[in-house]
Parts: sequence; C-alpha cells; structure tokens
Amino acid sequence: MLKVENLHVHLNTPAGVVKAVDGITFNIQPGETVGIVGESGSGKSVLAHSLIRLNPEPPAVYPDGEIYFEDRSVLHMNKKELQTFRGKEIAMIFQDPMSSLNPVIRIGRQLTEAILAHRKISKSEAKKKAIELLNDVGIPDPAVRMRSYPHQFSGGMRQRVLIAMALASEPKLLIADEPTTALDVTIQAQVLDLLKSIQQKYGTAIMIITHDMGVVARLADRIMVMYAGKIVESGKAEDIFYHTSMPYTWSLLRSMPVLGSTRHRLISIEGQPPDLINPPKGCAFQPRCPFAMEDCAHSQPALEPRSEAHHLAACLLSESAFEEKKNQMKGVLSS
Ligand SMILES: Nc1ncnc2c1ncn2[C@@H]1O[C@H](COP(=O)(O)OP(=O)(O)OP(=O)(O)O)[C@@H](O)[C@H]1O
Repeated sequence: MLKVENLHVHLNTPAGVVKAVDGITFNIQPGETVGIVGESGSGKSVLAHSLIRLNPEPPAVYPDGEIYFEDRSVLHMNKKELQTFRGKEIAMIFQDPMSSLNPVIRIGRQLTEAILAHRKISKSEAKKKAIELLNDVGIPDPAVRMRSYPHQFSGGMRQRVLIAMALASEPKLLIADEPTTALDVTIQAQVLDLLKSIQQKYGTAIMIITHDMGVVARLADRIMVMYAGKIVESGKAEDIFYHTSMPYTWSLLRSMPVLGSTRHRLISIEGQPPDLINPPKGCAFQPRCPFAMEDCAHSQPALEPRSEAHHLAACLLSESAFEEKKNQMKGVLSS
C-alpha cells in the first residue's frame, strides 16, 4: 500500500542542511501496525510528515527518493491532489490534541464537518455518523457530548475525539505521532488499546511514532528503529525484542523500565545524538556505542538481513559476535 524508496528529506536552515531523513526504504501493507522508535531528533516526525508532505517546504526539500501510495507518487502530487489525499487516504493524529481541535467550536460540529469534507452524504447522516464514531472511540453519551467544547473533555477524551476525526474519512493509513506522550500512564494504555481495537474494526493500517519501546511493544507487528535519519534495525516485534542485532536498539531496550525488576535506576544512553548537519563518518552511533570497533568510525554499515526473515540491521558486528559482546557486558555488569 505504501512504498518508501531511498527517501532523503533535507531541511535548509541558516546553520546548514539538516539531513533529517537520510536514505530510508520501507513498505506498509494494508491493516499492518508499524512502530517507528528512536530518540528525540532522530527524524521520526520529519519522516512521518513527509508521507503526506506536511513538512513546510521550505525549509524541507526532497532531493532523492520516492513515496508511493497505491502506486501514486506523493512527491509529485500538486497542491490540490495533496489536499484530497491528506486525511482521505492517510490521516494523522498528533501528540497534543488541543492544538488540532478548534477551542471555540463544539466537538460535534468539528467532527460533522470533517465527515462532510470527505463524504458525499447529507448533514443529518454526517451527524449520525459523528455520534457513531464518538461511540466507537469510547466517548460515553456520545449524542450529548456532541454539544461539548474541547475544554470540557479530559486530555485522554480529546485524544479519542481526534482519533474519531481521523477516522471520519475511513483512511487506509493512520499515522499516530507520539499519540500518548502527553497523557498519564493509565490513559496512555487505554488510548493504545483503542488504536488496536480500531484497527481490528476498520482494518486501518497504523504507523505509530514514539520514543517509548513500551508503546511499540504493546501495539506494533513490525518495528523500525531510527537513528540519525536512518533506519538502523527493522523486523517483527519479536526479532527486535528477542534477537536484537544493533547496539542502538539494545541500548534503547536497556533504558526501558522493567516491571518487577530489581534494577533500581534507569540506564540512559550515554552521549548525545549526532548533529544532523555534520553527521559523523562511518556508523552514526559509533561515538556512543559500547561495542564500537575501529572500522565503525570509517565505514557506514548497510542495513542487511539477519538470520530471521525480514529482520534487517545496520551493524558491522555479526549476529554471533554481537551476542558474545552482549554476554561479556552482562558478565561485567553483574560482577
Ligand atoms: N523546521 C525545522 N527546521 C530546522 N530543523 C528541523 C525542523 N524540524 C525538524 N528539524 C530537525 O530535524 C531533525 C529531526 O527532527 P524530528 O522532529 O523529525 O525528530 P524526532 O525523532 O521526531 O524527535 P522528537 O521525538 O523530539 O519529535 C532534528 O535534528 C530537528 O532539530
């Protein structure tokens, strides 16, 4: 359904060219849930926004690569084509629902208008559909709540409303950019469960962007790990969690809190993410990598298959060598 080929997105800033997306290739199939994880600044949002050309142009330019949605080139769409494409085929929800809702217009009207923008139905049918959608996303008393203003809803409820708005056009792909970061933990879990149930009901593919490995663990079939504008590891969720093949992914996983663990402090990844204007030569993670070898500073590892099908990693260490290094590290940490 979605095919991204060797995509490069550059941001021309006064300080220089930020290589925010630096040669990324992936597909999303209908109904699939794909998680994109990485630290702040790794290029997740720029990548997601480029799928519907939401990065302001300038500063964004697309010097190389292609994005196809059902064989249509998104990078070659004109303004009018983009307008109908956005929301209708691919919809997006953001971290802060308040910024996407109009504070002075009732929820019901905003939702009804979103439906009417995409479907040729009467106003009363759209209203009925709006109530149905609010019900689907778990808003109690939806017919009554249609008359509420955004500030009369809690943060979690507002995120539910936005999910309903995104579903108004029955998109084939829903991009959720850090949809739960602004919510507290119990509400986060409810919103993630809602996304899962929506996918089952509507068959919508979901691309979820997060810096939280716990979020992708809960939701994603397939995970792509981003570092410095590149995908450094991708595979099925179980490959990423149980056959981790790239030291950056391993570091992200080690920084996750573990329920019931005797570990008392969270392990953070030492060092800073690289400057995307002057990225380091060789592997961009090398300056922070606990397993770096001499070659890592000179040659950039390609994203290559590992032993499990469709599991790719960009690391000069072979699977067995990485396994050995991890075991040595565990030995040092436990002694
Ligand atoms: N409008 C812009 N102008 C200049 N640089 C930008 C702009 N937007 C993003 N960047 C830079 O592009 C890089 C990628 O940013 P992006 O927002 O995609 O990261 P991210 O992984 O989504 O991080 P976060 O989780 O903090 O949103 C960063 O170095 C960021 O500073």
